[in-house]
Amino acid sequence: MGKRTLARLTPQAAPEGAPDMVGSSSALQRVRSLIDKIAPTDRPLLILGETGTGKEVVARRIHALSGYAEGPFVDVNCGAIPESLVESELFGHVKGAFTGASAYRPGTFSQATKGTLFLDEIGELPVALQPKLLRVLETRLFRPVGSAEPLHFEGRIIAATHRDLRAMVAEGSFREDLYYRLAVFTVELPTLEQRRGDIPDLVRHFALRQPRPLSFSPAALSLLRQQPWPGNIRQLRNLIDQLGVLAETPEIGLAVLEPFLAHAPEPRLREDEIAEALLRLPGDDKLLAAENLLIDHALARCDGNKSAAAKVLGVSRKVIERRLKSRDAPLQRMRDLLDDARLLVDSARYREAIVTLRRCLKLQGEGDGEGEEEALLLFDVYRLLGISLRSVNGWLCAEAQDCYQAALNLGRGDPLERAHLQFGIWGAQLMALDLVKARASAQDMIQHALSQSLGDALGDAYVALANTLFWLGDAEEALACLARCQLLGVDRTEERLGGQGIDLANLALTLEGLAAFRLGSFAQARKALAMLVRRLETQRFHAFNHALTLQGAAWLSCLFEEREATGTHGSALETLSREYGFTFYQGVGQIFRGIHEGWEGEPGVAEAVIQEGYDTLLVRRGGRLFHSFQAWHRALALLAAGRSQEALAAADLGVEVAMQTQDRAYLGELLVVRARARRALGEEEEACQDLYGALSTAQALGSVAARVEAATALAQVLRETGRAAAGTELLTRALRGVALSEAPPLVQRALALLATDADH
Ligand SMILES: Nc1ncnc2c1ncn2[C@@H]1O[C@H](COP(=O)(O)OP(=O)(O)OP(=O)(O)O)[C@@H](O)[C@H]1O
Repeated sequence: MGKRTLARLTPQAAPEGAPDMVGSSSALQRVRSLIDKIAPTDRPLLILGETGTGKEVVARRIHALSGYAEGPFVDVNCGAIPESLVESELFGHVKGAFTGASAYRPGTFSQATKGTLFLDEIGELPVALQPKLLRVLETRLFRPVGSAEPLHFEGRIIAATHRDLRAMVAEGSFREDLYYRLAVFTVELPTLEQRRGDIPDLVRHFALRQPRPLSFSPAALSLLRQQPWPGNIRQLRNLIDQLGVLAETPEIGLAVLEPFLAHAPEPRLREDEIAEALLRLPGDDKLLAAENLLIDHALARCDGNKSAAAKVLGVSRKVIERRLKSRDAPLQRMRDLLDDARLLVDSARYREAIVTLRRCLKLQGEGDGEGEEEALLLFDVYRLLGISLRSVNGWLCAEAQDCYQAALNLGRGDPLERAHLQFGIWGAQLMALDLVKARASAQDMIQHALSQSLGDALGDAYVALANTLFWLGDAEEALACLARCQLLGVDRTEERLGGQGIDLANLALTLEGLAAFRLGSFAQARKALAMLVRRLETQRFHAFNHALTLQGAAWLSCLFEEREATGTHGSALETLSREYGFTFYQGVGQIFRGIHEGWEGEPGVAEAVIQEGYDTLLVRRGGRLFHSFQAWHRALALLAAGRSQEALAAADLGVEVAMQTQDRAYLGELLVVRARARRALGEEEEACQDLYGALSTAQALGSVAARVEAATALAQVLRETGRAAAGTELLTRALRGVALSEAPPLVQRALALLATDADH
């Protein structure tokens, strides 16, 4: 929105004034449904998306649908105000506050009172002003420049940016606390290329708004669908506007369209864009970084020939040699900094370590980057930076992953340290639900541990593989993995710390319980649960291991529908994780607390709690694991709340994600709940198909639990449609071989249905 400079006022925008959001792609539908949910709240909101994707449209729509619609929509572009004026522009100033302040002037916060303040290009907000905005978000108070009296802000803040704010947080140019305050809800807009299916509708929409309405031939529409759209919807709209004025005829076929595409300006890099990109180079000294980049690039283009590179750069060969030589001196400095960083990491002062290690990396950019010693130093720099970043930003911190990978790519380092790095990479892949990569990483870890005879790392590796296989739906192989590292049937006192300091014994008990439950070995699963609970009561674990153990206890209690225990363990997990900053596990705990709320008769609350736990705690950190599990329980809660259409949507999305990611852990259960939602909506036939699908999926995956669930639901349908005998037979077959001792309620429900069949 470089088009605006200062704030603009729109006096009112009633709901009917909500701007059009054309498009029916699933990506846009998701955005729309998110908007509908978020709009009525008064919480801040962050809209992310490339230029021209419709961030302002979304902001206006949210305003129009919100409780603030009667108030003004004030739109301010933080990037377009000179830095020295931003504060008075936002907060206003009193008379005499500075030279030229001849009268009181209200700022945009005052103008937007009882309305919506849209802070566009929030990434450009000067660092010095960020604490002031944070203060408004925390206290709702702000002070005009030169005034001692705080004023109250009664509106809602919506921020937007095309920048990667999380990267800005990581590099320190955007405050983390402000980021989390703004991003209470985040709407991420797809690019036009991610929703090409919407192009024909958008074209028609803009075509009708021309002075002489245009019509497009199917071939022209198809060509438009194939174009690159770096400027997104704005670029498309501009093209249609041009056609509206300049095309010879309003019937737009290929012949009319093509010349306009050919004349579309080539996307060229402007100087300010080049400069912006250079300013994002790592390190403090951007001038030096830019110079190094140019020299390295010229050398790479000339296959390392210095004379040729000098020619490309328009300097003498001597200049290049001098600059390259001056990069050697940093090696000693790098050693010194690395020593400092080691001490900082050892004393858990990770934030300071990050700063020191980044300085090291900057020096590396100045060395010639080839010597063996430098490579060894770099291995440690990347390794320690990865560890520090992960400790501050969580497991899924993308930059930490890049550091681990960079260290591994150097092909150096101690084997045990390399094993640790592999484990870090695997953990992040698993949490991001990148199961195929996670399986390959776990297999690499086993290989590496075996070839280097690393005992501790081997335990980690097998548990990692068992964990991945569980999510891939292979419960049997997961148990075999645990057996291979002697971690099956762990008893009360057994201890097994892996190379990462993770308590493998408790993790193995959790996995054993889950896999056994899936395979219908309910007694084994119950024993694992009981053991986890006893260990929680009798052993003292490090906080992280305590969290992992609580997770296992809550999860297994949930499968056995032990209501009280699910709530207790879930809440304990949530509290502990909040205290220690294990955001991901806090989200997991919240999901179990939500499930418990549902059982307590509050399904609407349950759904909201589960969704918030997943969306804001797991997903915010980049995690996607547990998608199928939470989708299954959200859909169940929605069904219980009588919101069948939403239940269907939640289950549908769950199935879609499960299919995409090969997360088959709860696929059968998801198909069953989807079928139940369809039945509630009267879609009997589709429901039946889903149930047969669920049954065969469960059978293919060897999931006894899902098989019994599916067969029970199907028997119910058959009974209600006059085919009770077929239902009885199907259910009897599904229950064949299922051990009844310690069986969970889902089996009891199947038996109860059979018993009523027998009565009939
Ligand atoms: N879903 C939509 N349906 C119809 N028109 C749209 C839609 N989304 C965006 N537009 C139109 O595309 C143009 C760009 O939208 P908008 O200004 O909201 O984008 P933006 O992401 O805020 O861009 P920038 O970051 O460059 O400021 C506007 O003309 C807007 O009306």
